[in-house]
Amino acid sequence: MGNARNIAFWVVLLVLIVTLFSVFGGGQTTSSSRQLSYSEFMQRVQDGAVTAVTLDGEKVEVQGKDGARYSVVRPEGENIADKLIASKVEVRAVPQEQSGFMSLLSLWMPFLILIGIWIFFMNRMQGGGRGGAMGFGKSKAKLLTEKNGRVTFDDVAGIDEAKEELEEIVEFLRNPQKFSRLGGKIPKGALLVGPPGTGKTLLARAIAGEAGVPFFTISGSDFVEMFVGVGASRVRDMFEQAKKNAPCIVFIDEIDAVGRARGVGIGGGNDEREQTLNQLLVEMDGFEANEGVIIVAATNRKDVLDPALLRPGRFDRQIHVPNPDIKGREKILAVHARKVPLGPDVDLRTIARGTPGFSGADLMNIVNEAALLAARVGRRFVTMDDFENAKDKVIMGVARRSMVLTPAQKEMTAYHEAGHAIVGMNLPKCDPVYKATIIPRGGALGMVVSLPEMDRLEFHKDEAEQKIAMTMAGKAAEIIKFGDERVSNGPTGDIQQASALARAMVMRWGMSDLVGNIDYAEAHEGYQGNTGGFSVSAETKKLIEAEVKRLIDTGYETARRILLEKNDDFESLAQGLLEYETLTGDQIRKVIAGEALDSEDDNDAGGLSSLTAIPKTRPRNEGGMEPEQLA
Ligand SMILES: Nc1ncnc2c1ncn2[C@@H]1O[C@H](COP(=O)(O)OP(=O)(O)OP(=O)(O)O)[C@@H](O)[C@H]1O
Ligand SMILES: [Zn+2]
Repeated sequence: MGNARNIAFWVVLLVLIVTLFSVFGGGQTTSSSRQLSYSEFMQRVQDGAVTAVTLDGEKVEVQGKDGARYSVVRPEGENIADKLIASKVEVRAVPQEQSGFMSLLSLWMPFLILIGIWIFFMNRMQGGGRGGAMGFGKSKAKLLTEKNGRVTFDDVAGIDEAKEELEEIVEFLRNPQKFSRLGGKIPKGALLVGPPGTGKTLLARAIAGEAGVPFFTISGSDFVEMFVGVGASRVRDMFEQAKKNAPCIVFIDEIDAVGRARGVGIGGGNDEREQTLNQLLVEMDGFEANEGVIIVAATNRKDVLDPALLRPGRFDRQIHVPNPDIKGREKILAVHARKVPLGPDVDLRTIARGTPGFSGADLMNIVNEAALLAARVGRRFVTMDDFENAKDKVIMGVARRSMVLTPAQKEMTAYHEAGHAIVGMNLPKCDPVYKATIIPRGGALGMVVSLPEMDRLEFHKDEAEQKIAMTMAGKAAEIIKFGDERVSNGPTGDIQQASALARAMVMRWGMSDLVGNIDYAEAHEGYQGNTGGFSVSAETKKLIEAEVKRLIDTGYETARRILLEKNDDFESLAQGLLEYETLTGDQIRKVIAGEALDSEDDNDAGGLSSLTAIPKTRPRNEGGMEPEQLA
């Protein structure tokens, strides 16, 4: 029996009990006081021992002179009101319909409210807020959301290997019989692994679209509930529904929410989640591959998944969906630019070259933003400038022009950002500075963005060290210019970034000789929810801490040395930022060299001001292979 049916059963039972109570018990509810016979009562009325009487339908509530209260059952048809009035007894009559209604209502109100709350929660639980809200009482909820609108492999660009691997699943769904006759090993599940926004959902939809089968989606987090048993029953329901709709694709997004390794993690095991995961494993084993249901799941943390999920017969196909390379980016831009009229100066290859590390979702955002920018000025086509501005908006977030900084804050920010930029430009392994700005964006008062020249597939020790130096340069700059006492909390984010990088170097990448080539990150409590089952000795912890600190201190010293050596450049750039607010890499070089910025440069710098909407699609990954922004 489904869990929902269970709850419905209890609700019905409750309703029954309350009804019985009101029918049979209702008469007694007010008669806890004494009851008199009618003749006794009339005797008292005549004796003048009664002060007031309340007539409530058949019931007669009496208040005696001595303060006593009792009730009387009125004989049918007897008009006692007249008699009472004749005896000068005060009579209060309770209007009948209302009394019935009101008492019924008051009796029911708490239950109605309870049931209401119940239904509300059931809905939230079943629907998971994803539009699949279930009707209360229907045990077979609409758990899976069907996505309509055909997507095909043509809509997915730049991840050709992944598409090729999925071709087989499409083949199978198109013609299951033929496939098994030929003895093909039919996949049950495929796991798409890759960073956010790389088109995993899109790819899964395209499989369905290519094969012409329904596409259902659910998120891993929909299974994770605070109530024990709910998640497991949802898994059962999901498979039941999927089988009914076979052949079909079921897409489980963020499967790591439910599929984390069992028995480990923050605070030990989580019974409910483990129960849900067990159910998922059981169901995956339980259905036959030829039933025509393919489960496609997506994650960006394969490392935290329970190994049992990856065993043969479950998600045994794993398909890597990486961020696109330059060719892939160009193709993705082309896919999204299909619906956008492009100006003659637009060269998608150039945009692709300038967007290393961007995901498919970022690129889609750039095209959309560019189209919006063009529309805003009433142009019929999108120009290269629109793309440039859209890119800035996607990288840097929205300019918060309305935020007013005091001149002192502005100055502090200018020197801080100048520090990042100068140090970055003087360290050979740092990515080229793309832009520096002191216009507040997102949560930051200013920002320096650097972009790698080419796609970066790996990350070296010297690069990491120099990046730490560039990151710490903001603080070094504040101290050099304004003194240790005046340093602000501006470097908070910088310190976080530098620490994360230094920790990764020491604990994961084996870049500290003293700590050695050992992965301690896995043992680090809470790291990706996996404790790895071993603990780190106190000495090693000390050593790790010391090494992390050494890396950051060294970086800071490097930054400080460079800023003191290049103090003139540092000053000129800070002043330049105060004057122009936003400078591109080229403009920064000009400002430092004391050259004037021409009018085109001015426009370019000002172009950022036209940005307003909010893009936030850039979760960064640890490798630091993305455009770097330093606040
Ligand atoms: N390879 C691609 N080709 C074309 N468009 C893409 C591609 N990758 C991403 N996009 C665009 O970005 C949007 C978001 O991508 P999608 O939701 O599929 O990413 P995802 O990998 O599932 O992300 P997440 O892990 O955050 O759920 C898509 O709707 C699509 O428009
Ligand atoms: Zn900073």
